[in-house]
Amino acid sequence: MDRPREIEADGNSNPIQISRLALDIGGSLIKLVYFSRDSGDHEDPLNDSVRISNGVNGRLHFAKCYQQYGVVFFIANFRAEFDLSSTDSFILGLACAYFVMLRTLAGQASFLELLHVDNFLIYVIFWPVLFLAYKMKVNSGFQHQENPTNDRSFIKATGGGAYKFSDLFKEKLGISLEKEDEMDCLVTGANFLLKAVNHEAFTYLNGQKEFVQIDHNDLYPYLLVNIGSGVSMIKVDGDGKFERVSGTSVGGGTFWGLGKLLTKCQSFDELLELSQRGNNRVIDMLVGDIYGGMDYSKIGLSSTAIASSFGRAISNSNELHDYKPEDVSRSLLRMISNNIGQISYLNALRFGLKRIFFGGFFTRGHSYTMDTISVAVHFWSKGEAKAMFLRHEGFLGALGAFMSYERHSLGDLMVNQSVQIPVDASSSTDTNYNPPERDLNETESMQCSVYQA
Ligand SMILES: Nc1ncnc2c1ncn2[C@@H]1O[C@H](COP(=O)(O)OP(=O)(O)O)[C@@H](O)[C@H]1O
Ligand SMILES: CC(C)(COP(=O)(O)O)[C@@H](O)C(=O)NCCC(=O)O
Repeated sequence: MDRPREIEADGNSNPIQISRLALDIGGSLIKLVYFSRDSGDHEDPLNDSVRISNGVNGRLHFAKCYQQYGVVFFIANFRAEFDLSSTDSFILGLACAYFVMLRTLAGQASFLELLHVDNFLIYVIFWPVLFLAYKMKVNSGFQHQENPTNDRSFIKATGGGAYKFSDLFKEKLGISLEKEDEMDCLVTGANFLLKAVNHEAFTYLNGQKEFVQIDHNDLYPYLLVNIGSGVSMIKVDGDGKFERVSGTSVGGGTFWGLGKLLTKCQSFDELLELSQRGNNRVIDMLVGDIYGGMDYSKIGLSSTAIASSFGRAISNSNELHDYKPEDVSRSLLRMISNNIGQISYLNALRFGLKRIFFGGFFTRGHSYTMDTISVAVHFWSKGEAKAMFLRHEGFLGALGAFMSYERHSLGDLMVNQSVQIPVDASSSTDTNYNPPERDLNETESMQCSVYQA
């Protein structure tokens, strides 16, 4: 069997060798997972456990790209990593500023049409992908194919965009997207993280984050709820054994879309930030509003429970501008999180599942979102079912697509199953241990090994 190409060093002193890249092009965001070989100079002493004799050591990187401002984000993140000179960055930065300015001034197409909008946009939106693909080609040398029928200029991709942009990638960028089924990838990614990464899953209730030790022999069955633009609910019974049992169109896209319309927010982060300062009682109709301040204890509803989300807005002559965007955002977040928590619980109940893992970028490690989902699951299941969250929540699909290289074409490869996110060794068994506070939703990497089976 051929040695995987990424094992062949390129012989120059390139600090980062991107050898493999997978994409999840979703309804809202593009997620990337890629592997870079270690140069060997900066080994992490905390991660000796991941090194194996015949392995290729390196880092698994996680990154996401906002479709709109992807380029700016990636330049900021990759400048140091790829050793871009300041002139390169300046030129790229100018190009971005130009693009953003055009979009803003032109209010979309008219100017852009003059610039052949399809070419322009595809290069701008997928610039990070192009850049990584280029690095990957240089490092593995696979742009010089002697046998053109043996086309290895491909990237594993999942999500709707793998279909939507397939021709565009091929035509404009010369890269084939090898499509992997989205549900398959979500499950593969979740199983991998749950088994291989310490401190991956945690519960979040009443502001308390508690890491869960996963017993590999007692992981299945579980319900995986992926909250992306929409929501998929998947009953997972083992590796590759799963069934998508339900879904709802009221998901992350709904929060972001409705929130944008109602609050005029310009970014998802801004909307989340607003929700933190808001008070949903201003807009939501509570049980107490209907029952004269009293609980409806006979059916287990306290006076402070929400009887009708946004229901207060009907009972006075207020217009949208009379409400604070903070309060609107808070009500919306609560309504959507509650609803997802409740539907998740009902599906867990349907199949007798006690554990529900939530993935997808909607949660964004945001405490109020996680708390609301947890409370909903706790309330409806009377404490029987448990909501758990994943640190790499938004990367399940991309990770699954990445792992599918193992099964196909580039040789039999496996990712070491004992990846550890670097933590202080003294606290590694403490379930209350909080890894250093950083935004795991931006770029992150973990030490790992890839080896030939
Ligand atoms: N920076 C962001 N920009 C837009 N949406 C975001 C952002 N961060 C989190 N989200 C939320 O995550 C959702 C997308 O989640 P994701 O798992 O990436 O799904 P998809 O695969 O459909 O893109 C969005 O609809 C939004 O609710
Ligand atoms: C179609 C999708 C699988 C696409 O995944 P996404 O990009 O939202 O992560 C998802 O949006 C979904 O499951 N929507 C819910 C559709 C339904 O069951 O009603």
